[in-house]
Amino acid sequence: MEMKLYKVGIVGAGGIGLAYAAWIANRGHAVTIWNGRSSDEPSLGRIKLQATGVFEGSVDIDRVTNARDVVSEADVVIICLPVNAHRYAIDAALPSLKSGQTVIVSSMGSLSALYLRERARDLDVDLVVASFGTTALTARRVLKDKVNIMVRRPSLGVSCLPASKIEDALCVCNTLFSSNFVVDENPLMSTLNNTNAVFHAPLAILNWTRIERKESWPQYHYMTSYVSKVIGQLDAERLSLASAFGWQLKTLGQKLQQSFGIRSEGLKEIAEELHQKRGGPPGPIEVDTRYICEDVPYGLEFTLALGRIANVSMPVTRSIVEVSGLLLPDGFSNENDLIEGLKLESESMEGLLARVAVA
Ligand SMILES: NC(=O)C1=CN([C@@H]2O[C@H](COP(=O)(O)OP(=O)(O)OC[C@H]3O[C@@H](n4cnc5c(N)ncnc54)[C@H](OP(=O)(O)O)[C@@H]3O)[C@@H](O)[C@H]2O)C=CC1
Ligand SMILES: CC(C)(CO)C(=O)C(=O)O
Repeated sequence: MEMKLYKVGIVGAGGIGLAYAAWIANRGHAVTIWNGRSSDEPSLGRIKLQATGVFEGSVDIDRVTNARDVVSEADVVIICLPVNAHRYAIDAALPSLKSGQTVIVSSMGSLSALYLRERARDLDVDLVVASFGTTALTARRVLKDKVNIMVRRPSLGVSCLPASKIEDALCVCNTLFSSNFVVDENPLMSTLNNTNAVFHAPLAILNWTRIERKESWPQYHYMTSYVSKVIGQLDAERLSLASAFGWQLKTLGQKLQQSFGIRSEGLKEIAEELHQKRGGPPGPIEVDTRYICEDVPYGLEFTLALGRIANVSMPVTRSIVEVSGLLLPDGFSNENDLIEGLKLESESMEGLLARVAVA
C-alpha cells in the first residue's frame, strides 16, 4: 500500500524544527517551516536543508515568515518551539487553523495542547491535537540551514485531544516518524512525563559559572554525584505529584535508559555512561538558555501550580524555582502565561481531569 503523503507545517526552526523538517521531507512529505516569530519580511522561499548525524542528507523545504503561511495549507502542523513561545505562536496561528487538521506538539509542556484545543473550540474549529512529552529525535541547530541529529528515540509517549481520535493521531505520527509510540492517557500525563525541567534546571544552576564564562562543558560529565542527588530529589517530587493524579510514571533514570540505550542504574552512573558513550551534547553557554527560561517557568513553576491543585507539597521544586528567579536574565520572568491562559489558579483536580479527558 502506498504511504499517504502530507503537507506538513513546522513551527520552530531550531534543533528540533529543522531535524523534523529533514526527517519528514526525506520521507517524501512537503515541508514548510516558520521560526515562530512573526515578521513583515517576505517568505524566504525554498531552501536546501542539510542534516548530519542519525540521518545524513539534504532536502528542500520552504521557509515562511508568519503563522498564516505555515498553517493554512497544512494537513499536519508540528509545534517545535520552547514552551515559553507556545502561547504566542498558538494565538498567532488560531485564525488560520481549520477543522480536521492535526497539530502535534513536540515537546508539550504546561498543557499547551489543552490551551490550543480549547481556544480552537471557542472558534468552532475542531482540531486533533497530539502531544509528545518529549521529541522523536534529539538535535542541535548548527546553522539556519544545517542541523545535527543526535539520537532517534526508539520509543516515546503520545496523548490525544480528543481522546477518541488517538488512532487517527497514531496513524499520522507513524507515517511521519515510524517510531514506537506508547499511548499516554491524556495531555496532563504527557506534561508530567516531560522530564526536561527536573534535569536541566539543576544542571544549569549548579554549573552556572560555566554558562556565564561560556566554557565548553559536556553536560553529562557535569551531572556529577551531588548534582544528580538534587536532580533525583526534584524527580521524586514530579513522581509524587503524578501519583496524586493516579499515575505511576517512569523515573528520569528509566527514561534516560530507554531513550539512549543505557544499562547503568542510578542517575550519576547513567550520566557517566552517557558521557562515555556520547561525549555530549555540550551544556548551554548562553544565560538565556532554555534550560532555565523554558524549563523553570514552564516546567517547574507549572508543576507547582499542579501541586496547589492536587495539594502536594513540593519544597525542592520551590527552592529551585526561587534560585532560578535570582539568575534569570533581564527580560525573562518566571511567570507562565499558560497558567493564566488555562485559568488554573481557580481549577480543581476533578475539573482539570475532566478537561483533559474530553472524548
Ligand atoms: N533539541 C533537543 O534535542 C530536544 C528539545 N526538546 C524540546 O523541544 C523544543 C524545541 O527545542 P529546540 O528546537 O532544541 O530549541 P532551539 O532553541 O534550538 O530552537 C527554538 C526555535 O524556536 C524559535 N523561537 C520562537 N520564539 C522563541 C522564543 N520566545 N524563545 C526562544 N525561541 C523561540 C527560535 O527562533 P529563531 O530561529 O529565531 O532562533 C527557534 O527557531 C523545546 O521545547 C525543547 O525543550 C526536548 C527534548 C530534546
Ligand atoms: C537532548 C537532551 C536530552 C539534552 O539534555 C534534551 O532533552 C534537550 O536538548 O532538550
